[in-house]
Amino acid sequence: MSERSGKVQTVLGLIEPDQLGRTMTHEHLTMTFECSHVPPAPGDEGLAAAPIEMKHLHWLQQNPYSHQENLLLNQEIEAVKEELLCYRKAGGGSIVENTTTGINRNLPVLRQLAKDTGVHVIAGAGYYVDVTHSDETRKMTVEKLTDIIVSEVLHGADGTEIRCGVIGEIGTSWPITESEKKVLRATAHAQTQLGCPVIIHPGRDTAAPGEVIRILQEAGGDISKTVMSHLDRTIYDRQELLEFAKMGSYLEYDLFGTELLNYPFNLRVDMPSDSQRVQNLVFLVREGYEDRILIAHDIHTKHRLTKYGGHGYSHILENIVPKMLSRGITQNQVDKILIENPKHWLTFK
Ligand SMILES: CCC(=O)NCCS(=O)(=O)O
Repeated sequence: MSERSGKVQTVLGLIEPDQLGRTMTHEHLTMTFECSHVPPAPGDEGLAAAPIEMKHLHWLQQNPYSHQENLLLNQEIEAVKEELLCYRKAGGGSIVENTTTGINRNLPVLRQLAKDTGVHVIAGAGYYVDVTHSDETRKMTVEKLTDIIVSEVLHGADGTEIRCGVIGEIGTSWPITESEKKVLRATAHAQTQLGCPVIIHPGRDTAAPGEVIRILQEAGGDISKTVMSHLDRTIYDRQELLEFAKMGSYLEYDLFGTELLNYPFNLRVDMPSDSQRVQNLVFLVREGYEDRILIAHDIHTKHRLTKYGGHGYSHILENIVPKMLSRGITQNQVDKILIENPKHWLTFK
């Protein structure tokens, strides 16, 4: 049995699972998202280059990936610190910080934020999507990738002694690339060695989550300890959702606060509203999946911070929980989704 067994690993060290409290399982506190820049529509170049101002807020909310500066969340450490203090006041306890190699993980900043705010921060090991893989990463064998991921959990990442407490978000595209498949296999092998939680960013296709789970399963991964993120924009048909749910992973709705008419990464997608997300939670609870649901905001751009007129990290606690209760989800079920499920997922075997 390792020293991590039965514990949760934060950027400040091991804690007891009961110390976590209410937990957002998919957020970012510092990262860059230039890899996903979307060129502005013809005529919008001026807006895309303008400083972020109130009068442009609606445009920014509808075109968040077409504004280069908006993609630099790493410039907002002070604002994020203020938000985390508000999150604590709103009853939040912990945040899983999903930034992995490729989108500028910064572990010293995460540790400082945890120290300054008292919020438990759990950092992510591994690699984001293929477009961010370096040539060196692409050439690595599954064994080498496994060793790196294991080392990020056991010894620390990015040349620091700060240890990751989950593997992910592991990035996958659609179709899944060869380099991503190697990272998925390495993730499963590392999980087998460590008994740790895993979290996946699926490609933007209904078939993507199931395909990822099959690859992890074949490589020996523990699907019951794996989270499938971004279901909001990936599986919309209820029957397909139930088929996927049967595969046994955690089911994460993590884009709360995002209300976007045209989803630029897949224009066929109708991004749900928060009300529709809550309807999906009600559906899954009624179908018996209350032990598998996780929720979060996945803040990854500036405009979603309250400093820029966004909803911030406390939106779920302040606005979504009352809505869940008003739609028939019980307080006990809310506590499962925000406290018990994250706790079980994050505890090392
Ligand atoms: C790094 C943050 C991230 O990948 N968020 C998911 C965005 S989306 O794929 O759901 O648009």
